[in-house]
Amino acid sequence: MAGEPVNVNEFEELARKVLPKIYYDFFSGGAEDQYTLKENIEAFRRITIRPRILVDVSKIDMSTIILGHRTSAPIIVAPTSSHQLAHPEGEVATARGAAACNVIMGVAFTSTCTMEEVASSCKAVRFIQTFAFKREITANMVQRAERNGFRAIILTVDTPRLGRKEAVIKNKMIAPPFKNFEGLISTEVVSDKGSNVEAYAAETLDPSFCWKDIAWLKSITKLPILIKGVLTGEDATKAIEAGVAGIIVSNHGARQLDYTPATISVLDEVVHAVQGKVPVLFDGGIRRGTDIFKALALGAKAVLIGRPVIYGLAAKGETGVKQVIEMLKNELEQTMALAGCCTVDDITRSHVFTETERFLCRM
Ligand SMILES: Cc1cc2nc3c(=O)[nH]c(=O)nc-3n(C[C@H](O)[C@H](O)[C@H](O)COP(=O)(O)O)c2cc1C
Ligand SMILES: CC(C)CC(=O)C(=O)O
Repeated sequence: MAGEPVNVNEFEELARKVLPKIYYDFFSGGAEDQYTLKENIEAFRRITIRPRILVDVSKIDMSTIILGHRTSAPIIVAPTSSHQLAHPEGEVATARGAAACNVIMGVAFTSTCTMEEVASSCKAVRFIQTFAFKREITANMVQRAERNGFRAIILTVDTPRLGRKEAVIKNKMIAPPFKNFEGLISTEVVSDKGSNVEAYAAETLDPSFCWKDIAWLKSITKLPILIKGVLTGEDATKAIEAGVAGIIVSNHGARQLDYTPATISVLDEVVHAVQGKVPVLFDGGIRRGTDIFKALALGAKAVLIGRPVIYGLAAKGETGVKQVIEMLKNELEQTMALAGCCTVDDITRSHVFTETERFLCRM
């Protein structure tokens, strides 16, 4: 690639060049056969856009409100772990990039900077992401999130145990110290199996955590809870019954259960089950502004961006994060103008044509 990157896929190329192979494999990889990893991207290609013509598009407003927070665009930085493996400034640089673009920053509890370091680094609206950890870890996280001005808890529920990322296993990758666990567990967890990421998971996760335990989490915090990892209408209904403030349709960037469907292909089902009762957010495979447009048309309130942000961070630190988010914003703005949508609320279900609809047309 010659010159500056012109899209987020070119940022991936830059990241691949600067990162040690073992870290690039960790960031880019998915579980087992990586069927879902490919599908998350491919399924977007099978959805087409139905534009409307002769609309006054001289002004485009991408701003939106997510859990009461106004942001410049329906984009959230997905919580992803280990940012210092991409860049020495880690999550602090990512959060500053998000703040510069006025989008929400999702901070993983398995970050390499502490929650406190990220909180004091910038004014980004921040959500903290947690797994179904053992209760003492969750209680500690909640107290620190509230003390440090985090605005919501993202509870990731697709990880009762770790997915098998075979490249990570083969490379015997050693996880960086996850500093948020300091004082809670040994941050020097080692494993004779080679990769200590699994040893971390075994020491921290509570695989018995289930629907009733959401009531416990709600009882120890006033923060709204977003449930991340919903892939079916049935679970969306249960999540609403459990009292969550929002749902994130996600397959963990295809890093947990392989052969789950592409997230964009189940968004319709989840949105239908939710019936507007809580906001539905979406992640998995967003690489273009057109992808964001498609997710919004299918009913997402906003999208979370995972790997592209990490690639921006690896390539150029805070500036790279900012450039990746700005690129996606510019592409969304362009898509809205060419599709005849002046605001995000103008983007409707009838602005896209899905694979199922194409199939039904042929019958
Ligand atoms: C390197 C990496 C680390 C991740 N770490 C976490 C994590 O700690 N917690 C979590 O809920 N999701 C994690 N995810 C999943 C993301 O939050 C998100 O669901 C996914 O990356 C979206 O897909 P995309 O990368 O195609 O945008 C991780 C994803 C990647 C690529
Ligand atoms: C430390 C890991 C559990 C982070 C994660 O969720 C992932 O790598 O997909």
